[in-house]
Amino acid sequence: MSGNSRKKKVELSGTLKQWLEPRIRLKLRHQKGLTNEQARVDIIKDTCIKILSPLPLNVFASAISRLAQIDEMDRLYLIERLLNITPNPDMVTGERANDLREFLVATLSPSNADANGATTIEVAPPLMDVAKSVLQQSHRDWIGTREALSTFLKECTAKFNSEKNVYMVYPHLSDISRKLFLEKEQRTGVEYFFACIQNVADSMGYKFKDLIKIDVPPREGEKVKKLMNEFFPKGIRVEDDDCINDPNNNVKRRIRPPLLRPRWHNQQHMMLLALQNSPDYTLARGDLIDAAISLDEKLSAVTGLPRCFTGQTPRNSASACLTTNADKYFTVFKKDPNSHTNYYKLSFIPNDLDDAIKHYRRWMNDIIEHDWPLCFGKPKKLKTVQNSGHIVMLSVGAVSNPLHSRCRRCVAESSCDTKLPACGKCKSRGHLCIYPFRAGVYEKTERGKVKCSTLPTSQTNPNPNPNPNQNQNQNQNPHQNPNPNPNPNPNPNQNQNQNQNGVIDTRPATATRNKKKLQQQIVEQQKRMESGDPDACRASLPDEILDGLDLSNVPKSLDDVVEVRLSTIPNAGNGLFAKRNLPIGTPLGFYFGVPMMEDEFDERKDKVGKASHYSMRYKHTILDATDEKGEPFTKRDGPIFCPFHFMNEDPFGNMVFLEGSEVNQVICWTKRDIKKGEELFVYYGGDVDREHWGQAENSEQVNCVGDSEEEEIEFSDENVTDEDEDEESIDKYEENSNAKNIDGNKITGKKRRTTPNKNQRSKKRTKRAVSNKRKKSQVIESEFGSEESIEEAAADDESMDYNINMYDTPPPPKKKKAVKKR
Ligand SMILES: C[S@@+](CC[C@H](N)C(=O)[O-])C[C@H]1O[C@@H](n2cnc3c(N)ncnc32)[C@H](O)[C@@H]1O
Repeated sequence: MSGNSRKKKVELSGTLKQWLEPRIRLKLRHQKGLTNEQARVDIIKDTCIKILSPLPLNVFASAISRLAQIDEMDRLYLIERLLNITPNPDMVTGERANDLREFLVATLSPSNADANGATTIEVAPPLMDVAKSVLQQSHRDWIGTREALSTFLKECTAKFNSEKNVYMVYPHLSDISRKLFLEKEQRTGVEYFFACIQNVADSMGYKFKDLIKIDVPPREGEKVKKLMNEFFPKGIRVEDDDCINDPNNNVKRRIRPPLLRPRWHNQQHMMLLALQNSPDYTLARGDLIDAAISLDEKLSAVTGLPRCFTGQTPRNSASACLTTNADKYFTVFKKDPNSHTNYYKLSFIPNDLDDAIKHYRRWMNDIIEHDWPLCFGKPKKLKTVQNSGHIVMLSVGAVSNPLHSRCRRCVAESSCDTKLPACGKCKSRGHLCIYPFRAGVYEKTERGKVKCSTLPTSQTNPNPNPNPNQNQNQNQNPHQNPNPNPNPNPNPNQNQNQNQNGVIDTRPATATRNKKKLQQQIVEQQKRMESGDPDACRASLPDEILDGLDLSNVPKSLDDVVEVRLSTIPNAGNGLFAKRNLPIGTPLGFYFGVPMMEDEFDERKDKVGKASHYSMRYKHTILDATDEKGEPFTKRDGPIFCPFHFMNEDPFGNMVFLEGSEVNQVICWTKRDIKKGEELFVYYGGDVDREHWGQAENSEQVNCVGDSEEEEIEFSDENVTDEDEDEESIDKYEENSNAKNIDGNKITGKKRRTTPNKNQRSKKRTKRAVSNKRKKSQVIESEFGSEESIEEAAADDESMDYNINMYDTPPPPKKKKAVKKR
């Protein structure tokens, strides 16, 4: 969006003023330093993006691009017209949203460019669908990607070429290279986006190369070719052939239609279903393969869907799926050490609250102990950094993507451990996990076995022994629950001291050789951290770095970090707020939920209380965050309290859900530096029904901190119109601007209006019917008999990489909702 500063003061009409002003106030409060005018421009842009975002990418991009070109008066006029359609264009869904969309598209239609002889990118129509699905489902860098992409496409003009049946995108390359290629972050976003498209396109049965084709005219020469080659991911190359006028260009391209498959219809899921229906969720490898194949055959016969295990040897493809175990849903083990038979077990116990709590506490404990010191610690002066001369078997070198960080408590899989036998204790050669910050060593014991242990820091070892060979080491085995204590121990020193077991450090003389290199790394790392480089790769930090950090202000529990109170979003209920400054890239915690299969959730919880509002989809499971009555766990003295359940949604939020390395682990990660007092927002994902949100009745207050049973519960049936509500809630917020912790506060709210979404229900019924083996076959038949229902489910198809999603289908209407009152 062009941020042209205009001196002229703009007169706003009454309606416009009424709509804009509270939003401007909110915006200014969140983004200090903005002028009124900038806030206004942003609000208009955000509103248009919200309205247009469900559209195919090309339409979206050209409309947004056009929006950037029109002047402020025209933008305001645009909003005025939107306000004629509905009083709250930024909140509307359903039919009226379509009206808004149509109006915007018509008004912001792309101008025809004279593109003769220009570089063109041909984008086949299906690419837009793929792109849309990527944009809707990708959570990792959704915003960055979308912004980068719109920066890119903003500089292009798109036109549909009916002869070729492609969209012609004319990029204005000089602008792009100035605006995009020079900005590394954005560029990464676009590359990532195209990489996603490539994956998704492949999984949908398209050939990516058929979807997009670049044509650089000869006069643009090598420079442009190089630029385009750099820009697009592998697989898209500007070939020499494309530089000349290829007569085949005029031939209508045939694009394979996508395979229509429901989300659950894949090999991993078949395996999961087979295991789920077995005693103890366990089967021998051969039996599991047989069970999954037979399930696949049955479902295929009933639904007409293609088989998941294909080819002449389906057993081989099933076997490969088990070996890959890409989603880590299975744990392999041997019942009898002397037998060759491998057994497979589900990596989690479905629908088991205690088990889920146990995992959650362990993960939280690890984050607080291992990650927070490095995230929140402040660099000390360099001279205080000590190197005690230990070997650090790190795969040094940036691992900037936290998802690919490797555990430092065991040696990274891809490094030196391949030469070593498995750890004598944990039987592992190392594993991936989200706790990348611990340096670890393997050492050979006298018996030739290998032990993994963490390096001591100067804190854990106040009198460091200058002779590393006589250094005592701690033994910490992540696989044997390093700290079974359910209360996270915020003091790493304490914990480590407890774990000392007197294992002798037998690290050889290579320590001295590594010392210099290590010191260099530490200095470089420190410099990057001091310069505020957000990409300073924490993953490569050895323990010694801890010595260079001032850890006095490191939080000790979630209570030091976040608090729950009334959200700044009108009628959204409670929200989560930062209690202190939070640095970018910090894992704050996990979204707690009891994992269960989707059909199980649909059967037990779907219509129960608010279960659908708080549950989250994780790959093949649903994480259910509510008790048996469908009430969220909001009580301190309840079985579990997870403050991240209170995080509200904003697609441009400051938090992101990331997959952890363990199954069902959803990390709540800061996407940027967050200031104390800011509300934390996250994007819930594409598959969420938001229809009932933001309505007057939705601002119900839930007790969470320090609630007691004695408190009086009252019901409120106030009715406030949408328009009143907006102003009113913002004013209410302003009154409370020293927003208090809800602890001890009297806040009232309104009843939530809930309307079940029929479409979504029928979709879920369809999925449930197939995935639930226990159900009778005629049910499956009736649900999957029609092609329509299969297509409906297919519309839900997701790339497995991007499906952490809030699983939000409104529960059936309830008569009254409790509202806290003192
Ligand atoms: C996971 S809960 C978030 C916590 C919730 N606000 C509360 O007080 O319990 C999700 C629910 O919060 C509300 N919500 C979240 N984001 C919202 C938004 N941007 N606007 C309105 N309501 C929102 C919706 O009712 C949604 O079903």
